[in-house]
Amino acid sequence: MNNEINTENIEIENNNKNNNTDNINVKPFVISNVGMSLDGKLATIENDSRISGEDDLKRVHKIRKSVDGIMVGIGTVLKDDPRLTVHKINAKKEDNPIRIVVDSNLRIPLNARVLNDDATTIIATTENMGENKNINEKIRELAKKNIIIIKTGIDKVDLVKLMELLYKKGIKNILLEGGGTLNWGMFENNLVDEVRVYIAPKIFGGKGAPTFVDGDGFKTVDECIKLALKNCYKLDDGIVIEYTVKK
Ligand SMILES: NC(=O)C1=CN([C@@H]2O[C@H](COP(=O)(O)OP(=O)(O)OC[C@H]3O[C@@H](n4cnc5c(N)ncnc54)[C@H](O)[C@@H]3O)[C@@H](O)[C@H]2O)C=CC1
Ligand SMILES: Nc1nc(O)c(N)c(N[C@@H]2O[C@H](COP(=O)(O)O)[C@@H](O)[C@H]2O)n1
Repeated sequence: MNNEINTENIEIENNNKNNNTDNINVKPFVISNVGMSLDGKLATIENDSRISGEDDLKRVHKIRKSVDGIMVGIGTVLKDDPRLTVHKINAKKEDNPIRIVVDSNLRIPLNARVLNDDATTIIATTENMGENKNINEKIRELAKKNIIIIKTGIDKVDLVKLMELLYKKGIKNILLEGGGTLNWGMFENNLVDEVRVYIAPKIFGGKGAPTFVDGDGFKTVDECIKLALKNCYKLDDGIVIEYTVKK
């Protein structure tokens, strides 16, 4: 029996071969939003991320309804299994933004809720995505679910290129919903335009607990991302702060 899977007819956008430099620097407007504890954690050491109250979740879902795309890292999909749809306020299926999962090694489980048919889903992956023998089978299953797969970068998703490609696809604004690793990648590459945080009056502690922005971090204060305060107000039992990123 021939177990080889023919993936030739499945269209994967490979942008590593595309050297077209048109539209460079034209990218979606990116809003980074999180709910965090006062000590900056997105979840506890045991991954309990129930931080926002009902009103804050409604605030987030209003943003979801207003944007073209919503983006998370695969770490968040594996830990939270989010739907990434508008479901805390009144909404129709057409109100759901396009879901974008940044997943360098195509680790996404085929039963992930983000792959359901409530909205279009794009998976951003890499040239060297997953080396395991079942990868072609997975691509075929994803294609059956009409999932759009985009390759940018060799080992790690090239976020700068990804933003340009998404813009070209008509995604003019994106809600970035974490987690800490992807947030770092986006801030490191200066791809975030606005920050909105809900801060709960709670302290989680824990060196290993995910924070708003993880990754390597900037070495000096001179290099770091600078913000300008736009708005702040009380919500639930916490506070919402909105900033513009200084460019
Ligand atoms: N309280 C909140 O508002 C939120 C909390 N969370 C929490 O955050 C945690 C998940 O965060 P993380 O584990 O850090 O995962 P993550 O969601 O940030 O995903 C990280 C993954 O993204 C992929 N990636 C591909 N290319 C990348 C690039 N160029 N730069 C950065 N990442 C790239 C990598 O495979 C990496 O492992 C969970 O505990 C979740 O509950 C997540 C979102 C919101
Ligand atoms: N804003 C905010 N506050 C919290 O307390 C959170 N835990 C999160 N998490 C984000 O929301 C996703 C869940 O989405 P669905 O309700 O399943 O659509 C989760 O994965 C995080 O991205 N956000």
